[in-house]
Amino acid sequence: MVVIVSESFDKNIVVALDFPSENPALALADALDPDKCRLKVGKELFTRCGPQLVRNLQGRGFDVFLDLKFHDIPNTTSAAVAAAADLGVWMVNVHASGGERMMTACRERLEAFGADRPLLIAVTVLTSMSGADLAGIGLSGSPEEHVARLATLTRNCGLDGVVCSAQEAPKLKADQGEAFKLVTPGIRPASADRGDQQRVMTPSEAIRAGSDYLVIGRPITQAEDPLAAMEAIYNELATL
Ligand SMILES: O=C(O)c1cc(=O)[nH]c(=O)n1[C@@H]1O[C@H](COP(=O)(O)O)[C@@H](O)[C@H]1O
Repeated sequence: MVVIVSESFDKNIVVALDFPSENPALALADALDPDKCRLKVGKELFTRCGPQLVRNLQGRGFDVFLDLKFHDIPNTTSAAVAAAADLGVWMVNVHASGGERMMTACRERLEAFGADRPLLIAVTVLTSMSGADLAGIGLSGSPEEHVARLATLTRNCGLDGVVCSAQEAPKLKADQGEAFKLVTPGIRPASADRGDQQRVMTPSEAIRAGSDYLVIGRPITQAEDPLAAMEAIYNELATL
């Protein structure tokens, strides 16, 4: 199955700005084109730089995925998601394992923001986790089974999609439908180090599998030449 979300795959790439300070994050953003990618701000950069950094990126024309993976009681999580919406981010995420009432409270809280609300996405099983890691926290069954179950719960709560690995994308697209967004980290070009990621795919494999958004960090940010690394990814996707 080949899923074409946009005419080119440019806006399907979300660059994870996992940097320890504002300067390298803004330097990379300044070298990137907001018409060709989106940006993700995660726990490290947000904890160090706060909402102003998000505003700076938005001011440069970028859609920002605020990846803080909220996981708390429904009242706290829904308030946090509303704060993200006030910041005008494009996408925000929570952990699906926070459960039905938590996810539903988040979705309901965002209704007040109308069409301008961020996409609300739930993390299923972290792409750094294998079956052995799940067993270590007392969960039997494969990552695929847990991802499928949590994706169904997420869709039943009315969220826009899930974070999963691209390995699970074909089953999820078949089970949950085309409109349910699949956001996939654990993307590794063939020559890149896996690092701590367990469930990985190359960029072209991920698009073929049905991923809507490829979240890519270290293969770009830690490359000797990040722009050349981006270009190589665009070139790989152009062969599809
Ligand atoms: O929600 C996420 O973005 C996320 C979920 C997940 O299951 N796995 C995962 O790697 N991520 C994030 O995606 C990015 C992947 O970065 P790299 O492994 O460096 O490409 C990191 O910023 C992670 O925090």
